[in-house]
Amino acid sequence: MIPKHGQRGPVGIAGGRGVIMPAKKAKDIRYTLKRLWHFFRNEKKQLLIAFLFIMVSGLLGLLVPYFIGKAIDAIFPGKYLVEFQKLRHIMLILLSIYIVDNMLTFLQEYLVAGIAQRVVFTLRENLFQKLQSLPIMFFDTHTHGEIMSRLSNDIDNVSTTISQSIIQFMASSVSILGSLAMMIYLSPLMTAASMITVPMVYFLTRFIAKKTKLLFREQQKTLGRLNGHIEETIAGIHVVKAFNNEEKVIDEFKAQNQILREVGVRAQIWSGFIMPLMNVINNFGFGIIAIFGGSLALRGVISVGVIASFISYSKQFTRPLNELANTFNTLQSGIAGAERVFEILDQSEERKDSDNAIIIKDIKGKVEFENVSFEYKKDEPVLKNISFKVNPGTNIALVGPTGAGKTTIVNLLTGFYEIDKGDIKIDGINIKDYEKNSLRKIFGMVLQDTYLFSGTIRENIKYGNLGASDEDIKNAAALARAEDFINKLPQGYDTYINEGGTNLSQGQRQLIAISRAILANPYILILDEATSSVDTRTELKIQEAMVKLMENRTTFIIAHRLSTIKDADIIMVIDHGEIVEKGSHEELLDKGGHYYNLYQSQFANIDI
Ligand SMILES: Nc1ncnc2c1ncn2[C@@H]1O[C@H](COP(=O)(O)OP(=O)(O)OP(=O)(O)O)[C@@H](O)[C@H]1O
Repeated sequence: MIPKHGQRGPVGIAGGRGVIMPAKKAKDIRYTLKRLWHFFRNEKKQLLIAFLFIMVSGLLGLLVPYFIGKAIDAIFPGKYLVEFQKLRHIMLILLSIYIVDNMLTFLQEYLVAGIAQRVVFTLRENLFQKLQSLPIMFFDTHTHGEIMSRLSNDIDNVSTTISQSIIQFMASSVSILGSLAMMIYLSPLMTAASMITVPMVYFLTRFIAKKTKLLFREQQKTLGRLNGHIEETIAGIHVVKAFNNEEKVIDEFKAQNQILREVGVRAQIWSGFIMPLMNVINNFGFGIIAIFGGSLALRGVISVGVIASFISYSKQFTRPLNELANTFNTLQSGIAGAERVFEILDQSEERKDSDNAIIIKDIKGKVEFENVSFEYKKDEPVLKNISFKVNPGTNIALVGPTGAGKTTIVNLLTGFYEIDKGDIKIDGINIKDYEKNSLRKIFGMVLQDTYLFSGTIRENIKYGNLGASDEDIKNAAALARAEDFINKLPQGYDTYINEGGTNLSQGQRQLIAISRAILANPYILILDEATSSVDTRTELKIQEAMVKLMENRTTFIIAHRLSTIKDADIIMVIDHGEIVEKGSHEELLDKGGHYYNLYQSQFANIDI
């Protein structure tokens, strides 16, 4: 339910315009990990407790091979006799170790699951809040699916990585260091011999990690693109079907899905190499220990029990080493996710209010554009040096061919985008000097493609003024002539509207949007007249409601209906980003210029 461009409520004021760049250092793993660590700042105590549990559990694990060795020597003490008393004692110790170890394992997982969920909760919250503060330009340059992918898949990846990796890293470190100590204690000679495999593990892991890192990054990126395509197809499903373009979108989907499959397979194959290769190296290591240990035992330097303990320790040394190598893969995927999340967190936000920003309490509604120029893309000017003045309470109709720049004018006035050159003033004060939130509140908009959120009709109208009472909502709906159709619905104001208002007709959606604007009671009104036809009665209703709404308010109308245009106080004809004519209907007709031509081509045969 992300509010869309053009809605009241959390609309955006554009700040740092320009191309959206990835964070400068975002591709550096250490940098990403450091930033991720920042989200653990409130978890240090919990992490320490988890670490203590893991350490105790690791130490207990280290005792097991030692006692197993002792047990073997008790069965096989050289005299072919079993020392039952000693064996029973050792077994009891081992049983206690297993019980305590399992309890500790449960507690670790419980703690770490909590930590991971809290961290991801904060990350998700930061990301969503950040999205609200990003300029509209950001949403123009990223598909919704791509953004959703970062909020869902990427965050999920980070979550999985955190919950899996924390225990793994801590437990493995304890196990590696502890087993190494025990191996040295049991036999420094055999320890030295078994260390031959360590550099092999290290270089292999590095080599594979380099490969998988790139592949996981590519995988997340492709998934984002695929989600973008899915989102777009679902949002535009009516158009897809109406133009019989199912096959085209399926083909596009297949192409993206194919790329995702290929990248996914390559990432999995490379990460899958790790375990079998490690096994080969480990078995090679065990071979060395067996041969070397055997010859030492034959010479009576060590006992068979010591060899058994040593092999167990060596397993406890190499297993976590392998697991660490494997976790490194999960980590790569998590880091790729985190990088993409941070990329958004690093985007430049809308312009911040200055310290002495003016909070608007009451305004008259005078609007001035002074030499305003604007371009969405560099070197493609959309508005060129526009200047005009509108007195309070005036109705101004913007007319002109499609793509002329009419919507852009209102987008700049409401602060959706920041201007490149010139000044926009309201009541003689530059809009940049007003506090952003209070500036937004002075506008009310009724746009052609009204966006309604999933929720009841009541909630959708209330979006215009969250503090409004039920009675205010009903009064607004009555003024907007929306009451009749709402009352006819079985559940009236509690009727549930689908996302986008798809279960209402276009006229009904417009009437709700008008009710919303009436409830907001804005100082300045922006109306984008619907071009598509609704039935004549509804159109009349909408017309009446609009007139009611426009009374005594400065109103900008992107006008398409002749009646609106004729009744406007001023008509501004826009063409190629410039004001080419300005005046009343009669004045402009008399002039015989652009407006006259437009009138002749579009309205001359229409009777009002
Ligand atoms: N978000 C955007 N990014 C890049 N270019 C844009 C964007 N929005 C509009 N434009 C371009 O700016 C120009 C003016 O568009 P604008 O929407 O202001 O025209 P308009 O007069 O309102 O047209 P219409 O009557 O069809 O709504 C067009 O060439 C359009 O392609």
